[in-house]
Amino acid sequence: MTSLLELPPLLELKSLSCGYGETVITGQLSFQLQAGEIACLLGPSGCGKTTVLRAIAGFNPLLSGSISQNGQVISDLNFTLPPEHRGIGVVFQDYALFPHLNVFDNIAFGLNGRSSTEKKQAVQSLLKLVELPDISSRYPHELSGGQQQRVALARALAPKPKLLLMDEPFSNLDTDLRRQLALEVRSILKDQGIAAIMVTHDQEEAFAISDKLGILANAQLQQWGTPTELYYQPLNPMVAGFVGKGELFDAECLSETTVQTELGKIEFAEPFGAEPGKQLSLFIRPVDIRPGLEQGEVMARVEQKEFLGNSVVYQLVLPSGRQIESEIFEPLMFEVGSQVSLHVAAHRPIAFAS
Ligand SMILES: Nc1ncnc2c1ncn2[C@@H]1O[C@H](COP(=O)(O)OP(=O)(O)OP(=O)(O)O)[C@@H](O)[C@H]1O
Repeated sequence: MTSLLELPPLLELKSLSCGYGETVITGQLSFQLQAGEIACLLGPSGCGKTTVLRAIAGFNPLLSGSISQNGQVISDLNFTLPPEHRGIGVVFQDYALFPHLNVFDNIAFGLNGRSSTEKKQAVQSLLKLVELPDISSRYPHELSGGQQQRVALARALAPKPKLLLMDEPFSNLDTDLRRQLALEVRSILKDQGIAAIMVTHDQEEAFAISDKLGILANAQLQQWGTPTELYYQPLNPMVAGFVGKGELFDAECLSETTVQTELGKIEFAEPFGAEPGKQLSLFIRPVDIRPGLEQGEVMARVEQKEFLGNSVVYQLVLPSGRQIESEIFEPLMFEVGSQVSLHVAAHRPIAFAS
């Protein structure tokens, strides 16, 4: 008997390079997506996220490598299965609803071959799913951005794809609505057992929606893993910086658990395999730097403070003149111009060879 673990992944990219003409945009990309899994590709503008998505959808040819679906190659150098035979749904940034069709006809567009009763039932249940039951006769220009996005999602889900590709689907919406829709879309996809890859610039949105996250930068997939793996065990400073704010600090190992930095001595809870004398770069996040009122090994001057409601962000100047940021989530108030000590919360170090 074949166990589930032996099934091939829903989607597998092997050493994929894609681009335009001779120009390579991304090289040697490899990752797997299992059925029902939701992934995000995150990276700076122009790094090739859309290009990869288009290659998966079958709109762009490959320069090398392969894409397989359930163990069958659907794209390689010699073969491209046409997009309409891949069973992959696509949602674009600009929703791409047909302006001359009402909501019903937009959603029913992909349901060719069904009877009108079946179409009616399918559209009604999709509109219910995206929580817009009463708008089937409206036209796209009569809908808000959030409503248009839900209709675009319903249209992409209508043919029951096993995989949905979403290219910055929420980028035209304001921050609150974006987060809310990202969570709603996640729950719809999970309920329906549909896997998805979403392209975004927005790290918070990526964390909210994804089981797996890929960081694309400098034409390479820098890391592929769960959001927690990328946040706590980034493979390089670029990944660390992409999944949350932070800065690199030179550090000298004093023992297996202690390092000396410009912020003072930091004692980590667990040994992290560094030998005394070794030089490292530590990535430290503003949320891990805590100012205090008592005298400390290193004192910093409060240059600026910004009250953000949930947190307070301080700009602090170190004795070297370097400016760093500290973010705390308690109503602790330090005055601009005052001297504060520094405490680094040191659960686990994010350390790179320097
Ligand atoms: N049709 C095309 N022909 C030639 N070059 C293209 C084409 N489309 C995109 N490019 C180039 O490929 C690179 C990657 O573009 P792509 O749209 O994939 O990036 P992206 O990461 O999705 O960017 P953004 O986040 O800004 O949407 C860019 O340098 C872009 O100028």
